[in-house]
Amino acid sequence: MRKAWRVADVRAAEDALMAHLPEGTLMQRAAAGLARRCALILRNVYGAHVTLLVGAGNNGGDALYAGAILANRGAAVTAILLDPARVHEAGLKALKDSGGRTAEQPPRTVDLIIDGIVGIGAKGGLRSGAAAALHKAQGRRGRHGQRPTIVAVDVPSGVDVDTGDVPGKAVQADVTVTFGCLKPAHVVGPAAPLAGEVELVDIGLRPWLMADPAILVPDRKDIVNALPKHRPTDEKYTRGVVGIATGSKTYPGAAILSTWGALAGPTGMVRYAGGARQYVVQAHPSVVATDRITEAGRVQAWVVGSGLGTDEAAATAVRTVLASSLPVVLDADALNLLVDGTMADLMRGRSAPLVLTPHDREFARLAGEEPGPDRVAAAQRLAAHTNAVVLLKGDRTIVATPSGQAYANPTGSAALATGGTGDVLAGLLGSLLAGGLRPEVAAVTAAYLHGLAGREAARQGPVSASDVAAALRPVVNDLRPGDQENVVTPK
Ligand SMILES: NC(=O)C1=CN([C@@H]2O[C@H](COP(=O)(O)OP(=O)(O)OC[C@H]3O[C@@H](n4cnc5c(N)ncnc54)[C@H](OP(=O)(O)O)[C@@H]3O)[C@@H](O)[C@H]2O)[C@@H](O)CC1
Ligand SMILES: [K+]
Repeated sequence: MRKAWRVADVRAAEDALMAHLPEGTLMQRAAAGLARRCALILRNVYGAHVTLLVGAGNNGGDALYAGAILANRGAAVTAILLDPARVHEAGLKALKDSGGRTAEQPPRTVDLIIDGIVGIGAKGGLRSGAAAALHKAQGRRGRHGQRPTIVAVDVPSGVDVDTGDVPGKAVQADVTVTFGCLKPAHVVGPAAPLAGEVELVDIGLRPWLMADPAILVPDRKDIVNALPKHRPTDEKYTRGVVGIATGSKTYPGAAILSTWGALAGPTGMVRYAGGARQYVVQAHPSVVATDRITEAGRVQAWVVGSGLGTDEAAATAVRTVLASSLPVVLDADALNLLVDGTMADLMRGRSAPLVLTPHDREFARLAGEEPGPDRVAAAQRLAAHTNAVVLLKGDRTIVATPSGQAYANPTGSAALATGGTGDVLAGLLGSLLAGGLRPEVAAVTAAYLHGLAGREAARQGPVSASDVAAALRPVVNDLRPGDQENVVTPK
């Protein structure tokens, strides 16, 4: 897992590390890493035109020192000082000593913009002077007529570093070079896509980060490790049998999509219980279907939700699975049935895993308030309140546990912002739970795979939920360890 730390923890680590180092060492390490990445982007540093947007703090200092390194290699470096009375003096001297200059306006030619406006000291969106300078620099063109590349120092300026919120104007970076560790703004909220590609420069901070990370971010290896390995002795119940109670005669699509999602998982069998049984079997002949949950036969996890409606029969379905000792996913309509609080005791009293998968509107109904600017904290509050793992959908889906652990999914895709994709996700999540994964691991794994499937589907053009469901199976197979083979090595 990759890890992101909050600003207060970064500052504490920085203080502890700096006490052991000569003054300015950390900034030199940061600037060296920043300049290295800028040089890679420029390819030919000699003769390149670099504009620095320099704020009053150490973020501006990083930009000035990196500018000095690039100027020493022959770049024409111009610094726009946003607050000339409060500039990092040593950094400015280094730039000037290397042949860089200051100006009030960006020069005519700009190949690269280094955003050193503000870093972890940020408060609120970009201030007007900074926004105006950015706008002008962005309007320039590079030596070959191209749009300038924007490299953000530590974070794209204007974002809320601890929450990933974007409260006003902010920089949209192509690349963000960050130092010591990731911060929440790189991985959650609307800030995350503004960072572009994130490069983490090692400045020796990591051993000094004593606090627990605020957010964990799974990578491919984590997902490969999480997916159950099939053994030759497996049968359907060792692989996991999942029960799906979604959709209805009126909304058969939800049932088809969620069973499709479940079939793409590592499950040994999918059972369906509900009004859309005929449609489901037609679409997926391997699914064993009945009308009611109580008639479904043995399953090892339940998915209840979308397209079920909110009538008495739907409420009975939710009550039945909540009263069981099986892992349960509640999605869509099932979440709306929780709003009146009549099932709160059933929910909180469970010892088997429960995963809730709200989007923002469902979240607001459940929690009584919108997720707001701090989506991680909001998901953590709801998880603690409901004693459930909460998967809060979004461009960077968040998974929070009742004990306060938070994960951010890195594979988000705009392609998934389309009706029915949530049904696919819920089905997949159910099959992972039935396969025995811990609920937070199942939720993180499902979000990751679902995101990849969305991206894969989007390569073919506009995406529907069926495209995502169809893309899911090959995505899962690609990450799931293959069947064991008997290898005979010739003597
Ligand atoms: N930690 C580490 O390990 C290391 C940290 N390093 C670097 O130091 C950076 C932190 O530096 P920092 O503490 O000096 O704060 P910083 O981010 O420059 O901001 C303060 C200035 O910004 C201003 N300002 C505030 N909000 C604003 C807005 N919305 N729009 C515009 N301006 C705004 C604010 O103005 P004020 O509120 O005072 O009026 C003040 O002048 C860190 O991100 C990294 O780059 C590396 O060198 C080495 C390792
Ligand atoms: K910045």
